[in-house]
Amino acid sequence: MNYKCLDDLDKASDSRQRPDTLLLVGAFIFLALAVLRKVIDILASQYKWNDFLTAIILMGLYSLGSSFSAGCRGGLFMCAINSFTCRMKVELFGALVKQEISFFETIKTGDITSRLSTDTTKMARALALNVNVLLRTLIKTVGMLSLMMSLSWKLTLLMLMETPITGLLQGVYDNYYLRLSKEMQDSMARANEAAGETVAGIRTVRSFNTERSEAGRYDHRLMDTHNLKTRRDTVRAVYLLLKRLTALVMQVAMLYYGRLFIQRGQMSTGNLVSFILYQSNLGANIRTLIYIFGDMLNSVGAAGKVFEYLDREPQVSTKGTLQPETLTGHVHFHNLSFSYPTRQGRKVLQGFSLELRPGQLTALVGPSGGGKSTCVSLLERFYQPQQGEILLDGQPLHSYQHHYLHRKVAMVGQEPVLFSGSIKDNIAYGLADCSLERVQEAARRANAHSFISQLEKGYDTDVGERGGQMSGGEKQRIAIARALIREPQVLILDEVTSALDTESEHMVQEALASCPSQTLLVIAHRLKTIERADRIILIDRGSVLEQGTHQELMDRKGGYYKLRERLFTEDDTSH
Ligand SMILES: Nc1ncnc2c1ncn2[C@@H]1O[C@H](COP(=O)(O)OP(=O)(O)OP(=O)(O)O)[C@@H](O)[C@H]1O
Repeated sequence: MNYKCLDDLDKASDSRQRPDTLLLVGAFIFLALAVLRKVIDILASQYKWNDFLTAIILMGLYSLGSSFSAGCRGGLFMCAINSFTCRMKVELFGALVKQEISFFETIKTGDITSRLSTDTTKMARALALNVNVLLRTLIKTVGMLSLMMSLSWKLTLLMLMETPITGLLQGVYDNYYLRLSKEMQDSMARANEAAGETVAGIRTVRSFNTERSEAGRYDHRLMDTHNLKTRRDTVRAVYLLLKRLTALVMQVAMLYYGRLFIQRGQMSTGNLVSFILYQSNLGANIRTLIYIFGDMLNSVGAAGKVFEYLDREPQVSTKGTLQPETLTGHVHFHNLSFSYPTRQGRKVLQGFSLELRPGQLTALVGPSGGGKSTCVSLLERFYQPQQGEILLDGQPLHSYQHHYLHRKVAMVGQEPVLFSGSIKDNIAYGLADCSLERVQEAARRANAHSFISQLEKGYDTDVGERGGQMSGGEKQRIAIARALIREPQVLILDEVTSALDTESEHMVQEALASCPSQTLLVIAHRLKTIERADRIILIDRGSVLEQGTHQELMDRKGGYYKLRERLFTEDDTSH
């Protein structure tokens, strides 16, 4: 179902849910009650066949009309609930994917899926279904109350005494229920998270033979949820028992006083029977009203969490507007200081400055954990530096329009992620109306065309979930093609050649060299691959230690020279 359809459906159901239906239902109810009383009075006094027949026909008509309007109302409200739920999920998902990367590092996946699946449904139910029942019950209650007052105000007052007792009971129950519901939601999120994590990391689970312990972990978390549910259901059973008992006591009192009023001639038998029939209906209605109130209260928790995410403004703003027609791709990291939001106490970059020039290949090298990938993440605006700024063609990165920036600055990561779908869809990811020729051209440059052509379905081959049906090298070449097709001005390759054979690596490097005006930033562990770089930057502990060409750095015999020596010695011993 697309967005437009949802809107249309909403409008349609909105326009059909006018109070006319409810008024109609109310009118029919009163009609039935009036008829009912008439029937009883007829039977109790003198029996007239014609009067009886009229009453029965009226009742039949009422039943028919009320069933019809109840069906229509129920159907329309269900439609409204479904479309509302769907729209909430889409809106919430849209708000979630807008958030900055560190948001996803702090919020657990199970929590997000639980918000998307359970809370949105609860919220929609609360709004649409409860509003439906609330309106219907309210109209019925007011109508019945006025009729009962006209029959006997004393009995009506007696009957209303039940309400505060039930209300008190409901209040205590609701408080407890609300607390348990929150605990249950969190517990369900934890269980979902355990299952999701295992499925996502099934290869690791299999190779470490931890299937049983993962199943045990899931079972353990489900048991927590189960225990909470049992506690909730027990409390609910006790609450229902107490509520029924209160209603029973009230009914006995009603019968006793009703009989007294008949004996004193203050009421007819028909009136009492009508009153009791109204009363049992009214009692149910009042209980429904109280229940709905409680249910709405419970949904407030779910709605609160949904709105919290819907209203959340991403901390890394995407409100830039700059979209210059030409961009040279000159990047300047200016005196950056940065700590990851999840580890605020630890500076990953400190007074970090670096320049990437158009038409040059710059390579970042250095020991693991030195901060190379962090530079790339900042250039991609995944995070915001606490101090300093990154300039692109002299303008701060945040002033560029979000889509423009990510079209001009493309990255291929260490572990490229593909999405389930065809190879073509993955290469043209995020580009509307992209021709097959363009896709093939990008694939050729990434040295992916030949292996794709050999596949039975070619570019229509499904890559599997997260690209699971492709090898590491194939995934990387598809990811390189996905970046190249955008013809970015700044291209970042984070350790991309690690899964490529020498032949593919050579061809990819040739392809990259064929864009002479592009700014190329490469992160490499295999130092051999970057010897031809225009500039090599050695980074350690968040600072630039050395920079220059391979020859300059070798001649200097500093950190780069030692790193190279060490890596080559390690390579030799491993062979
Ligand atoms: N998302 C994160 N949250 C918190 N700390 C992080 C995060 N990513 C990286 N770090 C930390 O920041 C430091 C720099 O990491 P970074 O990934 O930039 O290093 P690197 O030089 O690219 O390492 P490698 O060569 O192993 O990929 C490391 O100490 C790492 O533990």
